[in-house]
Amino acid sequence: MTELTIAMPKGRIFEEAYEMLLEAGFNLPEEVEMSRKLMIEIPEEKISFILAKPMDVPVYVEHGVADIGIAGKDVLLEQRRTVHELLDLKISECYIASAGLPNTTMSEIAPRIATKYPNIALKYYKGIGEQVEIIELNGSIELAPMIGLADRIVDIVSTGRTLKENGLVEYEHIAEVSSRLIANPVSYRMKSDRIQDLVTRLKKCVK
Ligand SMILES: Nc1ncnc2c1ncn2[C@@H]1O[C@H](COP(=O)(O)OP(=O)(O)OP(=O)(O)O)[C@@H](O)[C@H]1O
Ligand SMILES: O=P(O)(O)OC[C@H]1O[C@H](OP(=O)(O)OP(=O)(O)O)[C@H](O)[C@@H]1O
Repeated sequence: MTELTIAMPKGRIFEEAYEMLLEAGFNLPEEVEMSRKLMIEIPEEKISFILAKPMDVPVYVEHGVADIGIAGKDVLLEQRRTVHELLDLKISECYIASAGLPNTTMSEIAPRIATKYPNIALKYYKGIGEQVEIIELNGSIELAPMIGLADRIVDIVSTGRTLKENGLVEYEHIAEVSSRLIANPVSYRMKSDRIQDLVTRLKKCVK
């Protein structure tokens, strides 16, 4: 059996993805003790997991240090890396939306958009004919309209609780997001049997 290296985000996606792998019949420990270890090896299955930041998963896969990755569609849309998207796992579902203070219109000249998704935001506003200035932030994006840093934010919405608790309303629904199984194009050819087996087994567990 050939070795398979899988890059996974450490946070939300990990638990759901791990659960799916267990359900797909992979011989993994039922519980993974979340330590500070960034690499988990499962010799019985010849699988190694690399635990990464969500935005870094496609980087590992594109460079081939991971054969397979699990990444949010938000990350894939933002980065456009050379990887194959093999399967929609339909986990960690959410969406990307624009939001702002209620009953406000955007400034007529170069409205400011705060986001951690500059490419998605630029493409969206270009598509609707708006020339915007992007203000890139790394988190707590919802602060930006409240403190006068931006007219709108472009961010992930899941339950809508963060928007609500910060007095913001949603304006435009931009893209649906769920986690995808991705592969390095060379690994996909060289390890096709193993990767195909993984896809077939996971496909049966997609809800
Ligand atoms: N409410 C949510 N907020 C953020 N990401 C979400 C949410 N719901 C689902 N996701 C998905 O989960 C991914 C984030 O995964 P994860 O939880 O591992 O990261 P995080 O811990 O939020 O990120 P970071 O390490 O950058 O703080 C996103 O790319 C997105 O696809
Ligand atoms: O609709 P909700 O269920 O409230 O979820 C959406 C929030 O969750 C994410 O933030 P995260 O918790 O990742 O923190 P961050 O501010 O560091 O990005 C996202 O950026 C929103 O702020």
